Order: sequence, then C-alpha cells, then structure tokens
Amino acid sequence: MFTDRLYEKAKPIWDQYLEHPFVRGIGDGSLELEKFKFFMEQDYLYLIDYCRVFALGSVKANQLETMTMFADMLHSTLNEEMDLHRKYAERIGISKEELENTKPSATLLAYTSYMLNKAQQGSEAEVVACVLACAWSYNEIGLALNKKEGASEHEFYGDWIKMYASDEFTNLAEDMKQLMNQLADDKPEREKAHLEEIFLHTSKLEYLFWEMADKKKMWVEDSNL
Ligand SMILES: Cc1ncc(CN)c(N)n1
Repeated sequence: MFTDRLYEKAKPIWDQYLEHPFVRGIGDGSLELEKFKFFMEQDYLYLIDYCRVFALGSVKANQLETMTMFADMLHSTLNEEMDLHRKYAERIGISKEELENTKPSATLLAYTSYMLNKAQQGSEAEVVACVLACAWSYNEIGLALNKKEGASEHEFYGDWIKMYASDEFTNLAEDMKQLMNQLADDKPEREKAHLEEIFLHTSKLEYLFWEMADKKKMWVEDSNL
C-alpha cells in the first residue's frame, strides 16, 4: 500500500518526534507551561489553516463520499480538536480573542503556506498528502504516550494525550490513510513521487514545529533535517 511506502520513507524523521524534548515533556509531565502555552497559541492558528485545507479537499473531491470525508474532518477539527485548545486556553487564562490574534511564527507560516499552496495547486490526492502526516503522526505520538504509565492521568497534560490517542482521532487518521491509498494506489510513479515529496516535507515541518514550540521561537534557524 502507498501509505506503507510513505511510512518507511518518513521513519527516520518520525522516530525523532518521540525523542523530542517537547514531546517527552508532555509524556512525563515535565514540560514548562510557558512552552506549552506558546505551542497551543501557534497550533490554534495552524489548525485554522488546516481546516481551510480540508475545505479545499471538499471543493476538489470527485465523489460525494470523499467530499463528505473532508467535510467530516473539517467539522471534527473545528469542533473537537480546536475545543481542546480553547479549553486549555481557558485553564491557562488566555481569552478566545487572544488565541485567534496570536502572531504567527515563521515555522507556522512555512508550514501553513506550504500546505495551502500545494492543496490549491493540486488534486484531491495532493490535499490528502498535505494533511496526512499531521493527523497520522499526532495519533502515533498520542498512542505512544498513552502507553506510558500514568501519562494520560497527568492532571494537566493528560487531556492532550487522551485527545490524540482517542478512538475518534485514531479513526480520523485511519480514514485519511485509507483515502490516501484509494487515491494514490493507481497513480503513475511520477505522481506518487510528488505525493511522497509532500508527505516528507510536511513530516519535516512537523519536527520543526516541535522545535519551534520547545524554543518558543518566532524565527527559524538552520536545521539539518
Ligand atoms: C502542527 C500540528 N500538526 C498536527 C496536528 C494534529 N492535527 C496539530 N494539531 N498541529
């Protein structure tokens, strides 16, 4: 299956997510609150554009079933995943307005403008390639952290782990993988290579997003990814 090929190619990058100090900090509860706050604010902006990518998917879908899948993913991101951010914001003391008016970091813009550009230029398959690393890698991280003793019971970070390890989020990631395979399996190699390039690029941006959050960086530095 096409997603097996993607996974194998991205593995050296994905292996680094679980080792990242930010992700480890969520897992063992040691993450500084200021770093998490920075992450949540940037991530909220990220999710707004991520929803726009799903909307583009609905526009480009060739079948009603695919259109519905994109619409469902958009709905669950807006109402469930982003609600996690709104609830954390309330706990931390950030208003909804502050959350929406966060200044975007360079990494965030590099990620969202890339996704929006590729999704606008491409077909429904490119749209899925843009969002796949996002949902799939968070699900992998959530499931891995959920296995750590006591991690999901942590009084602050537990809700984050539970969200990304939940059955609902797992189903969303699985639906996306299935859709990717359905749309890519019969494509010629040249098109598959393009989808793979998008997946690998967004996988690298996922890593840079953790870096950005951990260093609370508004600007980027060199990376050897
Ligand atoms: C940057 C990023 N990547 C992925 C996800 C999971 N939807 C997220 N919330 N933020």
